[in-house]
Amino acid sequence: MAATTTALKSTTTTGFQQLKKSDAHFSPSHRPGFVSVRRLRQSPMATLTAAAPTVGLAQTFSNLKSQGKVAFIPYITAGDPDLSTTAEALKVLDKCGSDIIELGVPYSDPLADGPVIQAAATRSLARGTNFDSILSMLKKVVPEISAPIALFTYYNPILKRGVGQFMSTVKDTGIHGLVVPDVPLEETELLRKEALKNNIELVLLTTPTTPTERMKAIVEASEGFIYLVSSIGVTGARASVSTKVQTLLRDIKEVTTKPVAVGFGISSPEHVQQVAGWGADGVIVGSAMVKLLGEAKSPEEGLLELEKFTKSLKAALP
Ligand SMILES: O=P(O)(O)OC[C@@H](O)[C@@H](O)c1c[nH]c2ccccc12
Repeated sequence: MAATTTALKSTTTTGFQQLKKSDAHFSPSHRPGFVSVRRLRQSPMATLTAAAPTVGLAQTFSNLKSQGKVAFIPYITAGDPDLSTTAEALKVLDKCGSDIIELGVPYSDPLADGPVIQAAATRSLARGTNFDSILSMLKKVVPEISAPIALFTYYNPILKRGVGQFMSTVKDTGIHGLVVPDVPLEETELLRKEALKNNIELVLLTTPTTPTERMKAIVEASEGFIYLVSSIGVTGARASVSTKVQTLLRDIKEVTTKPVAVGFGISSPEHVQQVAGWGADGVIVGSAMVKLLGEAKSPEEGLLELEKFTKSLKAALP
């Protein structure tokens, strides 16, 4: 409890303040009808054969909506416990029916993350994971999975590489979406422009304390989907999901028809069922996934646990 209180307290000053600020960034207005290019794989006979088509984030949500389904969106940290296990985990998550996969780029100062994801980032960085090694892993794996990937990165790694260079590199890897939790709305002009140029959907976050006018600006500009942070504080499994999410979803859906996915704290089939019942278009589960992978006795055991857990959550969704 003390840890949670501290986390909540720290979130009202630094951590959450940052996250709150980042709930203000926005990207160009949604591009209706954007459908990403089908992924075609060159076969040895030099004839193009269509691999499993991967469509973008917004298109995925509209396909699910037409079937009355809610998106299941897991998050894992790249390189924890190692990149080859991450590659296998992406395939497991895809095989178990994940609709979109969030892949986190480990960072030394993950201020919006709780202890589980912080520890995962530390382990991954200690193994020498870096942006280039993640990209080369993705180049091999992305053609084998049908769920679109949304890359999760703090702002600093983007600045280090240069926004334009970052965006084109990410797009060449077959990534569809991007979430940058710590960049404030006012500083996203270039991010939005480059994302648009590379057909990358820049997902923005809104939180329980985002003022209505600011929420509207975020909702208007977010692409792919809107990330509704369920509770103040940092990421981490919680015993229950705040019932405030119900009204937050209603408020957002009063001003937009764009899909809204809810994250933070969701870690059981009951949570998944509850959030879907409140009208979420997607549910995001991170820390509980990361814990299974990073804290298992072996990568094989972690992958097995991940498969079982993912199936149990997916089964709880319409
Ligand atoms: O870990 P949780 O409580 O299940 O929440 C999802 C979260 O992990 C994922 O979406 C995420 C990972 N790092 C973040 C930083 C900010 C916002 C969200 C995230």
